[in-house]
Amino acid sequence: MTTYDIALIGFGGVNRTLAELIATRGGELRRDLGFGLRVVAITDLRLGSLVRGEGIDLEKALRLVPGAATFRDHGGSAEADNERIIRTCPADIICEATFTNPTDGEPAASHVRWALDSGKSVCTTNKGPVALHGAELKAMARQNGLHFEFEGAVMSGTPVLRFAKRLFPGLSLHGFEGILNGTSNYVLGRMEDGLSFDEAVREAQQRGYAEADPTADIDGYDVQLKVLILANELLGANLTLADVKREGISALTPGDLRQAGSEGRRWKLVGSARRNPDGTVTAQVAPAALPLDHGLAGVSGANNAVSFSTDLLGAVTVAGPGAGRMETAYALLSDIIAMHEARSRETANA
Ligand SMILES: NC(=O)c1ccc[n+]([C@@H]2O[C@H](COP(=O)([O-])OP(=O)(O)OC[C@H]3O[C@@H](n4cnc5c(N)ncnc54)[C@H](O)[C@@H]3O)[C@@H](O)[C@H]2O)c1
Ligand SMILES: N[C@@H](CCO)C(=O)O
Repeated sequence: MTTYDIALIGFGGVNRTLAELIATRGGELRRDLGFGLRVVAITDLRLGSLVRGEGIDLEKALRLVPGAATFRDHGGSAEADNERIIRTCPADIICEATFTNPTDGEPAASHVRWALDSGKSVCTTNKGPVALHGAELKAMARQNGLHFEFEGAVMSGTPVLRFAKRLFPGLSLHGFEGILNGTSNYVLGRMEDGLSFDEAVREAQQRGYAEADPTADIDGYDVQLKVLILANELLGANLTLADVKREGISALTPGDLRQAGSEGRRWKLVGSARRNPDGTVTAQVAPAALPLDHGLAGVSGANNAVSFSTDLLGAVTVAGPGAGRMETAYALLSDIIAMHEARSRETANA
């Protein structure tokens, strides 16, 4: 049976949860999926790095508390040393889950380049490299006969990208609108319940929904990246960050939310894009007070939903979890499953 050796770049909420899944459910996964997973390298800014060709003891690695210990105490190094480890470790697949940088996608984009340049496929939940360097990185993967998968970059474990790519050939897609950030949606809901803005953000952080800097969620930068990914991947647009107008929810007050409630409306942060008659695509992120019978008004908590406007089917809506450690770790697993399926098809056709 095939075993994929993987390297975890960034050992925070998402990659730790993937490691937990492999440690606790590796046997079941092997039986159900027809392949095994072995973690041979881990790097993290706060923990340093560890490489073990025979496989890392994940239970031991998961017990390390950032700030209190590093991999140096366990035969590794206190430095992340990403370039050397990504290029030289014996992994088949790199799972990139470091901080999203909404401005230039670095250093994660370099992590992806180093992997693809050294013969390793990549799956990532990091929106930066996909939104800001997606075309380059997909081409690099293709040229090198490797995979670059990023289902978790939009709507975490809810497979919106694969779903849309399978559904839309044969249809014309006019555009989409959606709730694409779990944190801001959770915060708006908790403010409606009476929590202060700061309390609601703290809860979203504790639940593992928020970015390392939650202003990325609140001020719409996170949705800006996701709109860019959806527009470029699904509408065939060639947009850059500056093409997606952005406004977040930080100006909304509890009074605004109460007022909307009394008018039968609910404030939501909506990301959207539409194809214009001349073929160009217009995209934006902005708060909107939606009437309660609007399809997106009932999306609650950290859930997300995106409604695609199509010619033959009308509106097609995909809804599900939009954030969370397990939900996003599952997205990485789904990427590895997609790579395995592609590899099995290639072998069958050879
Ligand atoms: N948590 C979610 O719900 C969710 C959902 C979808 C996508 N994402 C994305 O997945 C990624 C990881 O999310 P998370 O919740 O695990 O974040 P996190 O903050 O819990 O973990 C990130 C980890 O990466 C490490 N790191 C940062 N820069 C690094 C570098 N240059 N080299 C090595 N390590 C580095 C940090 O020390 C931290 O441990 C982010 O890009 C996030 O935007 C998260
Ligand atoms: N911080 C993001 C994680 C998912 O990309 C959110 O809250 O939606």
